[in-house]
Amino acid sequence: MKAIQTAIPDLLILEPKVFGDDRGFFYESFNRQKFSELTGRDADFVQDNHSRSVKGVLRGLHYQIQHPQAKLVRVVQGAVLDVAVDIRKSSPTFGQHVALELSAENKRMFWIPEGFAHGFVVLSDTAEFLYKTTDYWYPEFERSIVWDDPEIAIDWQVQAPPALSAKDLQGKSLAGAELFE
Ligand SMILES: Cc1cn([C@H]2C[C@H](O)[C@@H](COP(=O)(O)OP(=O)(O)O[C@H]3O[C@@H](C)C(=O)[C@@H](O)[C@H]3O)O2)c(=O)[nH]c1=O
Repeated sequence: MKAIQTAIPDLLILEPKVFGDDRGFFYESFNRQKFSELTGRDADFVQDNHSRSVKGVLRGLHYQIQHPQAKLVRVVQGAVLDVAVDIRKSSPTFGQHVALELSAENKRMFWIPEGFAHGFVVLSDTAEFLYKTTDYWYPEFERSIVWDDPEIAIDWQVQAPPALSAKDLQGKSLAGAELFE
């Protein structure tokens, strides 16, 4: 496993070492010791999530205002554009984001600590998205920032308008959202 820096220092791309042979492949998708060496965090993950979505679905941009979750995300089928937005008001990179493709093919993982809003759009016909979180889901503390906020200005790399949940259609602008200090 190796870590690749991004434009926002706390956001890391993790690239596993993949062992291919004539049977297929093998890789360690999580190793607590290596994860800690690469990220500086002894993350205590408490929940694993798995979602499947069809092309053009956009989930996000989500965060929890209390019980913030750090997330280790990846794709095991298909491809998505994954995005994390820095919503820590005191951060020098406040309002900035990192977007990258995660796919079953590139096997990249994205480490998103607390203090970021997270979302993705599906680029392939379908995509299966897996992620570990450091805190539980608290629906009462869940918040959504609107995907197309011009202040954040994410290039989602999709032509047609994405399909959103009813909750995400009600997302707030960054300026109107409850944020982290
Ligand atoms: C997030 C979550 C949802 N659910 C349920 C609630 C609901 O009935 C159904 C679908 O929930 P949602 O519409 O919120 O799912 P979704 O839009 O996929 O929400 C997720 O989006 C990505 C981008 C994230 O970063 C995640 O943290 C999470 O917010 O699953 C749980 O039971 N546990 C959970 O942890």
